[in-house]
Amino acid sequence: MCGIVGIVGKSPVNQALYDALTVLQHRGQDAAGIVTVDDGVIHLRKDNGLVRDVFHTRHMKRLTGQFGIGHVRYPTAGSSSSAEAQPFYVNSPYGIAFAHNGNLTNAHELKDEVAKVAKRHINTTSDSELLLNIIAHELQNCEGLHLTPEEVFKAVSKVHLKIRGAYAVVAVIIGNGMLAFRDPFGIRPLSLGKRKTEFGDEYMVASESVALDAVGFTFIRDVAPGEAVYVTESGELHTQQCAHQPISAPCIFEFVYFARPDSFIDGISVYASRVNMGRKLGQKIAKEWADLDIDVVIPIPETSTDVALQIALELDKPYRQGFVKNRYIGRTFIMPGQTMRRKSVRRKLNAIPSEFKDKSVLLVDDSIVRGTTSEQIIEMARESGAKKVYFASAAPEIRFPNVYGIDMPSANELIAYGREIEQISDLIRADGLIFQDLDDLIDAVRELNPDIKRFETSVFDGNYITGDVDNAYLQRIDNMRNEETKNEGMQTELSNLEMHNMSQD
Ligand SMILES: O=P(O)(O)OC[C@H]1O[C@H](OP(=O)(O)OP(=O)(O)O)[C@H](O)[C@@H]1O
Ligand SMILES: NC(=O)CC[C@H](N)C(=O)O
Ligand SMILES: [Mg+2]
Repeated sequence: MCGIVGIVGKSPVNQALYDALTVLQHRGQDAAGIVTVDDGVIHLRKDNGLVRDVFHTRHMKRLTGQFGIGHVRYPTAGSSSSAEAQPFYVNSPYGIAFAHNGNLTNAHELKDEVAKVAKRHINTTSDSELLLNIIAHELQNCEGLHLTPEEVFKAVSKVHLKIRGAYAVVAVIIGNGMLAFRDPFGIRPLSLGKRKTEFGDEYMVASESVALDAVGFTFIRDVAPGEAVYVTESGELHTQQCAHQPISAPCIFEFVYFARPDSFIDGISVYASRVNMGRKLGQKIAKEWADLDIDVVIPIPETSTDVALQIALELDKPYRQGFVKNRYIGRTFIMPGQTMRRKSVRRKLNAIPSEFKDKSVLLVDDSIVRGTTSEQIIEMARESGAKKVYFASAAPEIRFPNVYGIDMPSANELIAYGREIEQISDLIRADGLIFQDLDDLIDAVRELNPDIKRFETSVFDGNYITGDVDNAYLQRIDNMRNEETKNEGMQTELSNLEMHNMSQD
């Protein structure tokens, strides 16, 4: 998952973009970038690393202008090379910088078309660079030097017809304005906010509403699936639905794991949805494990804490923080390689033995994906003297790859793939393992906004909402992105062809 942000302000936006990216850091830890526009000139700084490491004072000073966008990256296509850090830039038409959260499922076909029809060269393997060039090609057809909102929306409508997959995007178009839009299923989130100033209204879009809160913008609403938002450089807001048949189907994994609990996505509090997940799973545990001797409920920090507390309340058992999280280690699941992920679990979490000694513990996590965390955590609980270790997952078994912006390209790497619950339990060496039912997960989220009729749930049921994901595609992403390919260093380091003005020190 990546995080995107864009602001059209009335005063310099560099600090607000930086601050917004720091609260979106949980969506991508690999690379970060900011583009600002000042008097028709683009300033870019991007590199691999966390926000705090990529931007130093000297970079911030150079990011002048009242208008800009930012990105934190968690790669799902291409390589981890800094050349694929975002925003991307093309100089024609107008000069456009662009950031994307999501993943295109027809990138392979589009690459050919972009080369042959649009005569545009794509130098990286990033689907985002491709998407930028498709937008640029559509805008190229507009007449005049100044884009009208109608022209911009027409271009977005054409883009929707060409591309498939998940995308929430933001772009700055020099001399014109900021454009943001969301795919017709609204798989990836995007919210819109506003701040009143004495010089007029400022507008902001961000992947999560928490970014608006953090920099003092008021949440207006979610950008609707298929909708585009265009804010002119002078600060006029225009919005329009640009998809033919938009259907709201937000990714349910945002609620399970990705988003921060203090965000609202499509009218749903992420926190409240996790409390509901805890309630549903707690009820299932009470019913199916009525005879179990659970002494204490312990979360696996950090995402599962809200779920675990609610399970403890349902079961009427004590809730204890038996693991301490090292606040300087990021999220392990979104780290780029399995070796790093494995090592990081023990660096990140440490047990408090007194909470485990001679007790039957119920460990709770939001999800089990590769099993990296659960296996090691159960071992730690046993080393700390636990008598029995039961394990509960707030999400159902994950058996299918994700193709919409979560880097799980290979079914074979998923611990639940081709396995029954008992086999998974044996592998992670639990004394008992229980998963949330998919219907309960959906209800837990949906009851907070019944207007949403369905969610993107493919990792659990293999039902890919865009309807274009077949075995050939799954095989291709598996070959390109599985751990073995990554370890063999098949993904080449690319050189950055973009503006070098600020990518160096
Ligand atoms: O089965 P796995 O492949 O290990 O993946 C699942 C784990 O990864 C995530 O934690 P992460 O450390 O990324 O972040 P968190 O601190 O937000 O829980 C998630 O919360 C699970 O704990
Ligand atoms: N997780 C994401 O949103 C990834 C965006 C884009 N596909 C990339 O790999 O850079
Ligand atoms: Mg976790």
